[in-house]
Amino acid sequence: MADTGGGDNLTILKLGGSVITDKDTPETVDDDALAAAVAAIAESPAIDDESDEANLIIVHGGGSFGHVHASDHGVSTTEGTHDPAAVTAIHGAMKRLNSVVVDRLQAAGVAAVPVHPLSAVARDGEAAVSLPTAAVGSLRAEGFVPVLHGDVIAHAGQGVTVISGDELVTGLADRLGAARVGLCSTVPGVLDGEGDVIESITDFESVAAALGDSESTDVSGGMAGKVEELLALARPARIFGPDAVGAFLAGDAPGTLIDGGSRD
Ligand SMILES: Nc1ncnc2c1ncn2[C@@H]1O[C@H](COP(=O)(O)OP(=O)(O)OP(=O)(O)O)[C@@H](O)[C@H]1O
Ligand SMILES: C=C(C)CCOP(=O)(O)O
Repeated sequence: MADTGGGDNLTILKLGGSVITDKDTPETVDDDALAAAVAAIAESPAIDDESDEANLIIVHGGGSFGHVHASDHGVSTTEGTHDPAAVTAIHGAMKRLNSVVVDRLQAAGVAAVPVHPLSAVARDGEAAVSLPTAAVGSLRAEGFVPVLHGDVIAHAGQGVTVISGDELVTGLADRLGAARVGLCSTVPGVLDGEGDVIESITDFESVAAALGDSESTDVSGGMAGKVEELLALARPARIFGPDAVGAFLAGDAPGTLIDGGSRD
């Protein structure tokens, strides 16, 4: 069954860093996993449609690139740094991963272009994110598929902190009115205490006991952070596994539905 959340035809897809990188080896791409995701994207209706406007925005996470450097420098979504070398180490790693993702997408015929959050996104003193969308919106209108990534961003009073790909997904979905929002992670969905995929989540408390951190180095909250972020989104979203990217982009409803119901 397909699910839609209003807005136009825009789909926002996050490729989890744990999916597209080898979590055990710093700065290593998981070539097979990335190739499978890229093939699913390249063959999807979101790419192969008749509109001049791109109907897809891709965001990817940090995996063994950003998280390893962020952890080394003690930086997270809440702990900041004023060390410029930490900024370039974390941001540089994310740019290297982003350029691999963009290159592979382009090689598969997707009009992917890089968008780096450090240059435009910021948190204020209350950690509220300002996320200008003019560049992403105009790139889309011109037929490009913007590819953003978790990054470090300016944070008033803290230097820089990490912004996760999940926060970028929800920020863009809110501001651009995405019809469909999907997070591809290493698991087939959010799992309950028995290891079964939970069909739908509408509040945090009822699943909190089953939610843990990532198994890999992670500075942005693992599955618990992901679910909290998506529950606050004013539209439904899905978490699913690497095998379901094609199905999600084709309009199916794989994995776990997260719907906090907070509509405007
Ligand atoms: N209840 C749960 N259901 C599913 N996964 C869970 C659960 N609790 C903890 N996890 C862990 O959370 C991980 C997903 O979070 P993670 O932050 O690694 O996601 P990601 O978005 O794929 O990666 P990245 O943060 O690098 O982008 C899963 O691989 C799993 O190890
Ligand atoms: C660690 C960095 C810089 C990016 C974090 O993004 P995420 O993997 O989506 O949580």
